[in-house]
Amino acid sequence: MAPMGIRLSPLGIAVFCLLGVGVIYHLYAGVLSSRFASFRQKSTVDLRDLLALSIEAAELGGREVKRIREDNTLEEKSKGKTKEGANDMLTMGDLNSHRKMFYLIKNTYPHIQVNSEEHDNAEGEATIWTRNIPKDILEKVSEGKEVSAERITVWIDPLDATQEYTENLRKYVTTMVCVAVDGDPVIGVIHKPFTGYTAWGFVGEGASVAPRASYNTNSPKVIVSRSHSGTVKKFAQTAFGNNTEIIPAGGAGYKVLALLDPKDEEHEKADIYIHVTFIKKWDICAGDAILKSVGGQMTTLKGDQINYSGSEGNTGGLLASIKTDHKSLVKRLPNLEEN
Ligand SMILES: Nc1ncnc2c1ncn2[C@@H]1O[C@H](COP(=O)(O)O)[C@@H](OP(=O)(O)O)[C@H]1O
Ligand SMILES: [Mg+2]
Ligand SMILES: [Mg+2]
Ligand SMILES: [Mg+2]
Repeated sequence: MAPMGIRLSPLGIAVFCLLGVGVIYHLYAGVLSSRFASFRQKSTVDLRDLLALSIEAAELGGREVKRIREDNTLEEKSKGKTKEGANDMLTMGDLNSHRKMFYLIKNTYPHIQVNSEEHDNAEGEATIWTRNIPKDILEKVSEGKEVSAERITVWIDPLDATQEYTENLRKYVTTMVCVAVDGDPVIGVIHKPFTGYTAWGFVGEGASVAPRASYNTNSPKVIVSRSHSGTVKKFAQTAFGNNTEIIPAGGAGYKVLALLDPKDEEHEKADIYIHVTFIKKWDICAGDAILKSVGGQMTTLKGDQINYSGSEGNTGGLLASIKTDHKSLVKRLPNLEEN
C-alpha cells in the first residue's frame, strides 16, 4: 500500500519501469553482445552449401574479369616486385573481381576467415548467395556436411595469371576459390572467365573434372611458369633428363587443369607441374583440393603436404602429379638449394 498522501499514477509507474529496463539493458548489453558473438563463432557451415557459393563467387568474379578485358579498361599498375624481382601486377580486373567474390562470401558467412589476394578500402558490395545448389553437386554430394566455422579458411584468387591477362593471353586466366578445413584443402573451384568453364572438386565426395586415361612419368612433359620460372627448366632437366619437354604456361589454376581432362576448349596436356619460386596459398589451394579429390597430389618439392591456414606464403616449391607414385617422383628431384 502507498504511504498516506502519495498517489501513484499509472503513467509514473510505466515511466519508472521503462527507466529500470533501460538501466538493466545498459548494464547487460556488453554481456549479451559478447554472448551473441560467441554464438556466431560457434555456428556451423554446410560444406556443400559453401561449394555452391564458391562456384557462384568464382563465376561472378569471372564476369568482371571478362568485361574489363573486353572493354580494355585494365588500368594496370604494379603492386611492387616479387622476391625474385618480377613485377607484381594489379588491374581493375583483379580489383573488381575481388569486390564481387570477397563480399559475396563474407556477406553470406560473416564469421568465416576469407583470405583474398587483393584488398580494397571501398564500401562492400551488398550481394548475398542465391542459395541455388547446381544439379551436378546435388547428384555427387548427396547430403550436407556440417563443419564448425572456426575450422574453415577460404582462399580467393580473384584473377590468376594477371601478367598474361595484361598481355591478352586469355586462355591462361582463371578465378579461384578454395576451402580449407583445419588447414587441409577440401573444396577447390577453378573458373575460366573467357570460356565459362568451371572445374570443382570436393575431397572424398566428388568432382566435375576427371583425370586423363594415362600419364607418362618416366619422361614426363613438365608444365612450368612462363613469367615466374626461376631455375625451373634446369631443375626439371636435372631430374628427368636434358630432353625433357617443358611447357611454359601462365597461371597456377591453368597448370593444374593441364594435368586433368577439362571439358573445355583445347587445353595443353602435361604429366606433372613443377614450380620452384615462392608462391602464395590463394594460387595453389584450389588446384591442390581438385587434384586430391580425383586421386592426385600437390606437395612441396620435398614431398610435404601444404597447410592452408595461417600465413599466406609457400616457400618449398610445388610438385603436382596424378595417377603415379608421387613419392618416387619426389626422390628423383634435385635439391632446390643446390640447383
Ligand atoms: N615468385 C613468386 N612470387 C609471388 N607470386 C608468384 C610467384 N610465382 C608465381 N606467383 C603467382 O602465382 C600465380 C601463377 O604464376 P605463374 O603464371 O608464373 O605460374 C600468379 O598469380 P596471380 O596472377 O594471381 O598474381 C603469380 O603472381
Ligand atoms: Mg597477383
Ligand atoms: Mg594467382
Ligand atoms: Mg591473382
